[in-house]
Amino acid sequence: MSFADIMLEDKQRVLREFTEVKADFASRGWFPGTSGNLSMRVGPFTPEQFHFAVTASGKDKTKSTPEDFLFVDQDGNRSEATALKPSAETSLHREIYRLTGAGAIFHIHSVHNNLVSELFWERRSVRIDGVELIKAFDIWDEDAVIEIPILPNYADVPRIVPEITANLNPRIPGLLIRKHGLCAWGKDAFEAKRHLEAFEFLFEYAYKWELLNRGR
Ligand SMILES: CSC[C@@H](O)[C@@H](O)C(=O)COP(=O)(O)O
Ligand SMILES: [Zn+2]
Repeated sequence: MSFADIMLEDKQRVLREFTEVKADFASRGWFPGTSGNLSMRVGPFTPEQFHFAVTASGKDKTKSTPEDFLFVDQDGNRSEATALKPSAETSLHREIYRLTGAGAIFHIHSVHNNLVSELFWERRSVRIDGVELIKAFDIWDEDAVIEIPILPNYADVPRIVPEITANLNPRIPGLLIRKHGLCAWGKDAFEAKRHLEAFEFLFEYAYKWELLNRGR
């Protein structure tokens, strides 16, 4: 389906939800130094064809302006004419949508997500064992253990894409990029936000647990 054929109400709903999530994350200090980017899909999805709204690159995401978002397609091309530049990390969002069919993807840099990505870099994952908040990912097993993948960070962002293709775990709606940040996703903005908040809680827990137990 072409972008013009997607219902105006759907595009407006996406922009409304987008604006709310962005303001909420900004109030928590989750966009330090213009870092972070958000995207939300709109209209029908096939892995070969989809559209999503994404934050414009390099903006101060704590501010709300008419130039915060633009729509792009599965190849990262603008869906409609605009001078805005999509996030420098749009290729990561594209690949996650292609692989998962998610409805929203949120990327933030935090001190805890950066710390655990380095602390557990050798095992290439953060292991979380039996913590209640794992249920936020719809994993209900007794004493569930999950591994959140850690991917290498490259200045040339498209080089990270094959790492996503190779390491994304369909059970785990998020991944870390080493000393960079977290990407978390869900079927819609509500779910993606729940996942992102749970990851951030679990990273703080994993970091503090490791410190408490080191040298014991
Ligand atoms: C300003 S440091 C952060 C950037 O390098 C990048 O990682 C980031 O998250 C934001 O990039 P952006 O192009 O604004 O979406
Ligand atoms: Zn980033």
